[in-house]
Amino acid sequence: MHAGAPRNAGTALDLSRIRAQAANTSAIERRAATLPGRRSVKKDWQAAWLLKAISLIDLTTLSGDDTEGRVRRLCAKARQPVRADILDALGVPGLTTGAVCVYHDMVAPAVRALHGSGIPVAAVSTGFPAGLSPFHLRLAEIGESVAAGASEIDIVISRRHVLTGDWQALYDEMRAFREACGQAHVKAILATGELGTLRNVARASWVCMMAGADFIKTSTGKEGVNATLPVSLVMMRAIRDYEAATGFRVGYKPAGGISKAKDALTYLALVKDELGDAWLSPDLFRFGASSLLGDIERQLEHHVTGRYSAAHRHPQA
Ligand SMILES: O=C[C@H](O)COP(=O)(O)O
Repeated sequence: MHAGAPRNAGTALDLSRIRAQAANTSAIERRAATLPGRRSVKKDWQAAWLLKAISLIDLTTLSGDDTEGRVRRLCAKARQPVRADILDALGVPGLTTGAVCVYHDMVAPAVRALHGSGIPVAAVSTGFPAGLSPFHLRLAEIGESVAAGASEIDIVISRRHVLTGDWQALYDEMRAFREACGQAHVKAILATGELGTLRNVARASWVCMMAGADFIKTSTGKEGVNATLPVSLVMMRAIRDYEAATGFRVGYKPAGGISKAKDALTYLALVKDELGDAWLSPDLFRFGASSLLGDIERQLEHHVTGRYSAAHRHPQA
């Protein structure tokens, strides 16, 4: 991640800036509602954009019934996300997903299965998804996942720190998580569906960035509401403002419920509009998704062959 670019080192906690964050909910919702219909990604370029989307997926399995076999199949999919003849026809033989994302116990099998591919393994950590296990165990969990070979750690924040406005506690927690990650890059999951307001989303985004998050991520995929376009607008604008204030570029990861190719195109158009082309890279943008790849593969197959195949022909794992 961030090849060549400096990591976000964070800043001191600036409470006046946190408190100054506002979010005009109705304006944000109006803008978000116009996005899906827009043709920012032209038809002829859709295949190229879908290939780009694949390179930005954290291909994910986070289920209580995950097995090594499922994770091995997922990793094979990460190495070769689309049928070889389709990729050859599109002229991108070596395409892979951005990463594979799993629970701690599946890190070592994933690292083995991805050996030599250069594809990073991300672990969800810190008592995922609720983040309510003892703090020292959450820190230890990060250390164990890094030791097992995860080079990216997706942490969950304590939602109560946001809901009670305890920004210092959130900052200290995030700093400690970042430190426990060492060289591994850290994505801060805000669980936006549980934060109550878009203003809280903006404030939590800022606190996590000030505390050194490499990425901010919407959701675990387990909340009642996961990634949405309004939340994405708020988080992307926080990232843009943070870069303007500090010079550090923080990545963005919408996650949970993004399963259709057309939704991925909407997100990419939004990234381009709000953050610019620099963010259209795995260093600065990922989709957290378990079933998006299957739909993209189906659309690419249609693009190349003129035919759709049944969804069950594109299993994820
Ligand atoms: O971070 C990834 C999410 O857990 C995936 O959610 P999803 O299964 O709705 O795609």
